[in-house]
Amino acid sequence: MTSAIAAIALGSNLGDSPRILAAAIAHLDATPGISVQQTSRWYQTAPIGPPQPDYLNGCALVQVQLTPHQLLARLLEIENLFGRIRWERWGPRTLDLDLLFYDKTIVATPTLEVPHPRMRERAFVLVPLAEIAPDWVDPVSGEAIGQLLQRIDIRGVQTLYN
Ligand SMILES: Nc1ncnc2c1ncn2[C@@H]1O[C@H](COP(=O)(O)OP(=O)(O)OP(=O)(O)O)[C@@H](O)[C@H]1O
Ligand SMILES: Nc1nc2c(c(=O)[nH]1)N=C(CO)CN2
Repeated sequence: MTSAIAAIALGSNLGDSPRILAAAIAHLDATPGISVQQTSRWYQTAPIGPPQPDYLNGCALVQVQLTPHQLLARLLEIENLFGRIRWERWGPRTLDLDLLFYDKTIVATPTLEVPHPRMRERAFVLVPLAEIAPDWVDPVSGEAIGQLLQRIDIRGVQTLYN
């Protein structure tokens, strides 16, 4: 299979979040068919959804020799390694891994949608993603990440680590 570039969003607001995000990156990179190319800084972000602790969020670019569904399956496996339990939609979690984009591919199936359908309005996704892929053009809206970022309110997203 030829390779593709994918972007992944990472989030954690339960447990030792800095350690959990670093370990998630290591697990991704150790996966056959996944090579981590770049990671953003980590950001402390105000929670969207029900009241819950602040999140630590960031993004990574990975080169993959996996299909989008294979990559999603690996993301779910890594989430489960950190004991993620789904209590409620948009509720707190030890580790959340979302597939944001996969080259310019559009996927619309019941179990996987790429680009991630809610990434365009999420400052906690677009701020770190703009650090590592500002010129990537969203195949759905036709807009670059840097342009999408200008439309949204980024208060509540603070750089934590350099
Ligand atoms: N691009 C994607 N990345 C990750 N999961 C996806 C994607 N598209 C669809 N899904 C599905 O969503 C499920 C995960 O839902 P989850 O409980 O993580 O939602 P959430 O993180 O609470 O909300 P959100 O999807 O808005 O971030 C996965 O099991 C997967 O089948
Ligand atoms: N700031 C922030 N808020 C969230 C996040 C997240 O990663 N960061 N993830 C959620 C689950 O989808 C719900 N709310």
